[in-house]
Amino acid sequence: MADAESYVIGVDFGTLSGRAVVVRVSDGVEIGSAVLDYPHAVMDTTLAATGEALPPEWALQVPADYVAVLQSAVPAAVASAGIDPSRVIGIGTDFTACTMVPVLADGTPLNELAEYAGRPHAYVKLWRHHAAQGQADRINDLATSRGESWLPRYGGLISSEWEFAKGLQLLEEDPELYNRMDHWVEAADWIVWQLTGRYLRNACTAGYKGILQDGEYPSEAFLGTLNPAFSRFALDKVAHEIGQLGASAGSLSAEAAAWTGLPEGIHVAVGNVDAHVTAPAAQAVNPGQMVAIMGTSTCQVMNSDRLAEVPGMCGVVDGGIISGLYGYEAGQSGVGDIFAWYVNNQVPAAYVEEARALGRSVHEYLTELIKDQPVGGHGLVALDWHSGNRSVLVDHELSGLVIGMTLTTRPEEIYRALLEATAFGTRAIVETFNDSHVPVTEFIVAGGLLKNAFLMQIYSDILRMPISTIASDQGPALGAAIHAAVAAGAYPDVRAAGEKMGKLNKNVYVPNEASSAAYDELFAEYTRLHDYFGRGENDVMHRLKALKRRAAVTAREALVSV
Ligand SMILES: Nc1ncnc2c1ncn2[C@@H]1O[C@H](COP(=O)(O)OP(=O)(O)O)[C@@H](O)[C@H]1O
Ligand SMILES: O=C(CO)[C@H](O)[C@H](O)COP(=O)(O)O
Repeated sequence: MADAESYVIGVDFGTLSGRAVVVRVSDGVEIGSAVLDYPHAVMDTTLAATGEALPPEWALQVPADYVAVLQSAVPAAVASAGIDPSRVIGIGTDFTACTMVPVLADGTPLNELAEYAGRPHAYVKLWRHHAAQGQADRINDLATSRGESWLPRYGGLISSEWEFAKGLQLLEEDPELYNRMDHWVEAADWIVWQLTGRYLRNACTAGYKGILQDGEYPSEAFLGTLNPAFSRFALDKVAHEIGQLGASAGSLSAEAAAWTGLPEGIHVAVGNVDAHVTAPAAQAVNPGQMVAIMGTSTCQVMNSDRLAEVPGMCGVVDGGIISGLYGYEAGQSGVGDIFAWYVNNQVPAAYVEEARALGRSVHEYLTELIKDQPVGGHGLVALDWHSGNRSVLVDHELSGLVIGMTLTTRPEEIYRALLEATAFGTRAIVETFNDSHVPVTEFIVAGGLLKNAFLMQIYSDILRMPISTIASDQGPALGAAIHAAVAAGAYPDVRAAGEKMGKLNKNVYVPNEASSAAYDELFAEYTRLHDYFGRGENDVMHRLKALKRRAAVTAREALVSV
């Protein structure tokens, strides 16, 4: 049967895998999908090429793994959709961020040069590479003392996860590689470069992660004061032509057409970030609609017609989510990652066996065991900082904490305390926006954690807000597909495409007043601990991380001397 429909492909490059989805342009129906787990996953303990131990807080990836997604997941998604590839009119991508690739002028990643394959700094620094906190602290101290005009646009603090802190770490720890690198490229743009053969820098990461505000990067004088060899970092390594969100970055090259099985010459959308593409996919692009993309981490994005300083936010960028509005971003560096750490490291074998026998995941089993306990019944409160704190403290030297454990505390109780802690972290962010006159009027959830209904109810109770949910399991990939449809000219802009192709279920979870009242008491305890450990009263977490780094150096030196 002849198929008159047009399709677009959205590819979501997540932390551990890349997912491709085939989407119908007329109404956003998802026709087929496929996933590839990155062969090298995340290298956060050892470098795969050498087996060398990596220092604490490192997180690297291999760029060839991203190309493997194009070669494998895209054709598999098209095959599963059963469509004729010639009906595909565009492809869009989204990526984790700030995830940085050091490359030569032609886009070759430094780790692909044989002489650098054993050098950790030649690899992709994943968003959750947190080893540049020292550099971030220096950027923040200097920017504060000089009164840099861009600092308030980042809530007063630049994160160690962003482009400048990571770039300065590269310079100071491996200057040879820094000098060899021609471009310091967001993976979001590198993948589009692989698809089109052309490097274009997307307006989203350039603004949020690359300190591009009102057309300017931090000055040579500022950067040179941080380190004289860093003065031309923005000009030489970062600055590049900017592409707007939803625009076409170019056409699919012959090489990429052969990888993907898609027609050569179709439109490729300008790169974008996993969180930001999801707002139109959830039909949530109006002022006050906060979208939380909850997966391994959580990223909160929201539009506003007001420009305001929100302490500890990740950033505000004019048109950073959708053109015509100020896009705000905040985030929590560890959410699903914390639950995964707990499940993988702290749960007794008997629980794992019981979950297996019941045909449940350990997450589901723990949730089932604890979901009927009254609020506060575990006597615990936790801090959700196992991967540091991105908002509102912007400090990756902070670490996790559970308080209230006794000899009768059960594993499922700690699991629940961790679920709750991430919701308290979200409430701290929402309250900061409200206090900064950028009110959060609606809360919408997308991402893999939607699958846990109990977790969603906890969020509704703790936030005291109804929770609406995206009606797609693949929110970011759908968002990337929406951008592809706009780039291909099927819709005039991202808002119009989102209205037709996005999907939202309104007010799926509503707060329970009795639970909310009990959670208010726990939130007061969370806030006390948050400020005590996070705002300088007790710097024990910083001291412990410093000790850990010293011990790692001692261990490496002992190894070398053997
Ligand atoms: N039932 C569950 N309850 C809570 N968390 C879960 C559950 N199942 C999986 N997770 C967590 O979900 C996370 C994966 O989310 P996902 O959105 O798929 O990933 P990503 O953020 O990389 O896109 C993992 O960190 C895992 O710990
Ligand atoms: O910082 C972000 C976007 O700016 C995201 O949190 C980061 O990209 C990781 O996303 P995920 O946890 O969904 O893999």
